[in-house]
Amino acid sequence: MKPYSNPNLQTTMKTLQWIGDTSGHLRLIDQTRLPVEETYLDCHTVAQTHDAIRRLVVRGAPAIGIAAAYGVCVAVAEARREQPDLSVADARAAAHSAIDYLATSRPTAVNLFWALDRMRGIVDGSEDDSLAQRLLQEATAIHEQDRQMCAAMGQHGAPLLADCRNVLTHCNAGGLAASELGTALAVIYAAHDAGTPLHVYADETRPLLQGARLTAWELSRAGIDVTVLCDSMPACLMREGKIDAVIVGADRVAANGDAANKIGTYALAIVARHHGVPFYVVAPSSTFDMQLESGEGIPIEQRDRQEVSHPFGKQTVPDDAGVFNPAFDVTPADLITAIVTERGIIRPVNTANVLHVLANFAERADSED
Ligand SMILES: CSC[C@@H](O)[C@@H](O)C(=O)COP(=O)(O)O
Repeated sequence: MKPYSNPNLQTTMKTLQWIGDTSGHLRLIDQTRLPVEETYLDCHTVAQTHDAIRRLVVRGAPAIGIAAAYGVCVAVAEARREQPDLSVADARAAAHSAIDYLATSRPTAVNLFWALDRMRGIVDGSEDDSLAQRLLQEATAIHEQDRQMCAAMGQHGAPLLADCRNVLTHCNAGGLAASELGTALAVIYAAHDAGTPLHVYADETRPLLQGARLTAWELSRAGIDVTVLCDSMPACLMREGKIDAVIVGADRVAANGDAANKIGTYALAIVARHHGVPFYVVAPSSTFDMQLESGEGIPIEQRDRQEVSHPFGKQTVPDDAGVFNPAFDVTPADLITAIVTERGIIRPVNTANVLHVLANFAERADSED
């Protein structure tokens, strides 16, 4: 993959790191503290890892999957610390129970379950004392494959933005949400690197402000012009003809292309359609749930009322008022102009084309072997 000319893009985003050998731990940039503080949280136990995912210390579909994979390694290291002569059977039991536990951390991003299934395959296939080593190898491979998928999505998607100057994104689908470059932001980085002078509008993304806090932080440090706007403002910008494309990530894409992403994405897609603005979703194959025919079956996480009633510790809603706080919504495939994957571009978005693009790559990979 062609290296980016901007060194910040590849070298400084330390979203997730494994520290040490099989007895080591997971280090996460603490996304709840950005952009004010750049601090790191070390997870030495599976409970800490579960809590980090649930509290959004680490968030974004691919990053959740990678964190969960490392979380299984954390669990085996933790069990060994507690019982130095841990048997193979006990190590396998600790890994299995960690997999089941981590699967309860967040329900929507399918990457979590995809990564945990891969880890389960390693546990089930390991009968000897190489288990910890093999689990760490698998988690590292998931991490590395995500890096490659992000880079490939960037390259596939960049031509879509070649004639754009102002693009709008929602939530954070960048290196903080994945291994390195991210999904939607990988396309922006690649287009920028190819010489497209992009200006990015970042929705603030209520209630937790992933756009204002994270996307604006990430793009600024990469040297890309970014303007933050409230979630209620894109319609007026589009009406004025100031947005050339909307580009977002996804947490789960059904077989027909319906895509769950951060709450507010669906409304954005409707406004984009109304104004004739192309609406792109960028998602790796690990975000596709081919078991689901349509987005109707996607489980939508409902989060705590406090996130809306007391944002960042300040009460803004009376105690007696109810609060509605779904973390995601589903954008129907017919509102999506194209889905960019690491395997190519799905356009128009329908079941046949999803299957074709995802399968095509497998055929190419097979014939290259
Ligand atoms: C590259 S990730 C795309 C999505 O995961 C992202 O847009 C999103 O909705 C993340 O939600 P979050 O609740 O912050 O985990």
